[in-house]
Order: sequence, then structure tokens, then C-alpha cells
Amino acid sequence: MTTEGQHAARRVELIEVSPRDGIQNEKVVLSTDDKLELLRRIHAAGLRRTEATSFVSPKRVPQMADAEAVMAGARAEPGHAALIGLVLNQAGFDRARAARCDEINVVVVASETFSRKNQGAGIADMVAAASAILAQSREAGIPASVTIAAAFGCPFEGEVPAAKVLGLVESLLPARPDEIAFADTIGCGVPTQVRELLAGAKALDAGMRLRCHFHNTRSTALANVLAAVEAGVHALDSSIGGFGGCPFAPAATGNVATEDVVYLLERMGIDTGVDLQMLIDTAGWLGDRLGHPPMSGLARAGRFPAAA
Ligand SMILES: CC(=O)SCCNC(=O)CCNC(=O)[C@H](O)C(C)(C)COP(=O)(O)OP(=O)(O)OC[C@H]1O[C@@H](n2cnc3c(N)ncnc32)[C@H](O)[C@@H]1OP(=O)(O)O
Repeated sequence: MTTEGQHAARRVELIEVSPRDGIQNEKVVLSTDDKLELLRRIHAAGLRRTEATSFVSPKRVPQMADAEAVMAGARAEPGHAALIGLVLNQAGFDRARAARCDEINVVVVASETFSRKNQGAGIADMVAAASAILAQSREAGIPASVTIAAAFGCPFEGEVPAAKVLGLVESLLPARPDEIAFADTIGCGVPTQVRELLAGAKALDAGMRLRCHFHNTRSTALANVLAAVEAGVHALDSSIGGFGGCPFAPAATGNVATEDVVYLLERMGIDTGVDLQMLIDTAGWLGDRLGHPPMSGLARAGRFPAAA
């Protein structure tokens, strides 16, 4: 379908993760009202899938302590986007189901050390837990994705071989996730890795929906976005303003900025359905709330050509 060097899709789905990844590592804990305002702005800009919160331990991630209140408030908005809850264990899934998330996203980490530090369980236990959660989710009629974190490298173990990540995909396939995401949790990945993982996953299951999650820690995020689009990725995570980072990954910094991704894709003729100016305005608004400016190129330089 694709010629190497050309983008595969005319449309790429964007999943906004600022309400979860974007703010989970910030010193300022946003109020529930500010989170709901962020979600309203996200939806108004045309983003139709949002990772709205995570159902994790409030002691470990106080920024996400109001997950139930965020989900209830967001669900009360007419025509809200699909609200995804991140879950890392059975207790998290029970909470997400009770909060009536439209979708869940389960995290499995590709490195043993990071898995234990992040979610208190090793890889094998997490594959088993994720598989059990996926089965319950399907029974409850809740679409479920799996994110494979640290798929491009680990802050503690270093290189994570693609074969290991693809082995994880293989072990998760029997549980029939609706989508599999490869996450560059610490922003160390490069386009050759993106191509290898996406091609490898397609070879394992040609029908699987594939998604990527990039951080810009080492300035490779947009290059990785382009490689993913060229390799036929279905969906990309991004965070308005480029805010974000995992509290359990040393030196992790922001997600690729949604406005930078939208600018790149739209200028290449790939439809995102998103209003760029509303994203830029929201990046500034969020920066004011968090007490530091957004990290995106578009927030600094503005759109091109400038709006009339
Ligand atoms: C790569 C990424 O960016 S993923 C996103 C960033 N990372 C995270 O959010 C990971 C945060 N990690 C956590 O919150 C925890 O490690 C969990 C919830 C995943 C698992 O916790 P564990 O430590 O294994 O749970 P354990 O069963 O030992 O319980 C410890 C405490 O947490 C509570 N707990 C466990 N799971 C949850 C949950 N999903 N929600 C709320 N509380 C929980 C338990 O009730 C217990 O509380 P207590 O101390 O008051 O008795």
C-alpha cells in the first residue's frame, strides 16, 4: 500500500494525553475544575479520544487522586470525546469500570526493573494481569488498549531489544486487545526502531490497530512521528504544550506536543480534524496553570502561514 518515504495515511487519529501523562509529573496539582476545563478545551479543538485520567495509587501519583471526579465531570459534558482511563492493576480496572470510562488502556512495561518500580509487579505478572483485565473489559463491552511502556529503551536497564517487545506483543495477542501502543516512555527512541516495531507487530497480526506514544526528551519525537505515519500507524498519543513525563522514569520529559504534530501532519496533507489555533491557545492556558511555559515549537513561533 505504501511506498517507502511516503506517508501511508490521509488521516491519523490523535489521542490527547495531557489530562493524564501531561500533568501526572507536575509540581502543581491541577484542581478538578481546571482538569475539566482542559478536557472541555480538548474536545472543543476537535480531539475525539482523550486519556482523561489514571486509576492508580493516590499515594504514588497524587496528581491523579481525583480520577473518579474527573471522569464524572467529563461524562456530564454533552457530546464529550471518548474518555480513556489508564489502569495498571485489577483495582485500577475495578475503579475505571465503576467510573464508566469509555475505554481503558492497560500498561505493560518491557523492562523488568522499570515494571517493578512503576507498578510493583514484574513483566510476567503484568502480562497475566493485563490479559485478565482485557477479558473482563471485553465482557463489560469496554474497548481496551495495551500500552507497552519503555518499548524503545529503559532508564534502568538501557537497550530494550525489539525482539523482546515483539515477544510481549505475541504474549498479549491471545487476550485480543483492541489496540496496541508502543511507548517511548523516556524519549530515547529513533525512527529505525519505530519502523522495526510497527513492521514486526504487523507481521504478527496484520489486523491489529497500532498506536505510538512519543516523548521529546532527546528531540527525536517528531522524527518518530513521521516514521510511524509512514509505517502506517493508526493512532498517535500527544500532549498539548508538550507537557508530560513519568514520575518513575528519571529525567523523563514532555510528550510530543499535539500542536506540533497537528502542524506537521496538516502541512503534509494528512487530516487530523483538529483546530490548531485552539491547541496553541490551550497550551498557553495550561502553561499558566502549571507555572511554566509550553515546550512546543508552535506555542513559541505560532502557526504558519499566520492566521488571517
Ligand atoms: C509508564 C507510565 O507512564 S504509566 C503512568 C505512570 N505510572 C503510574 O501511575 C504508576 C503508579 N503506581 C501505582 O499507583 C501502584 O504501583 C499500583 C496501583 C500500580 C500498584 O500498586 P501496588 O503497590 O502494587 O499495590 P498494593 O497492592 O501493594 O497496594 C499498595 C496500596 O495502594 C493501593 N492501591 C493499589 N492499587 C490501587 C489502585 N489502582 N488505585 C488506588 N489505590 C490502589 C492499595 O489499596 C494499598 O493501599 P494502602 O497502602 O492504603 O493499603
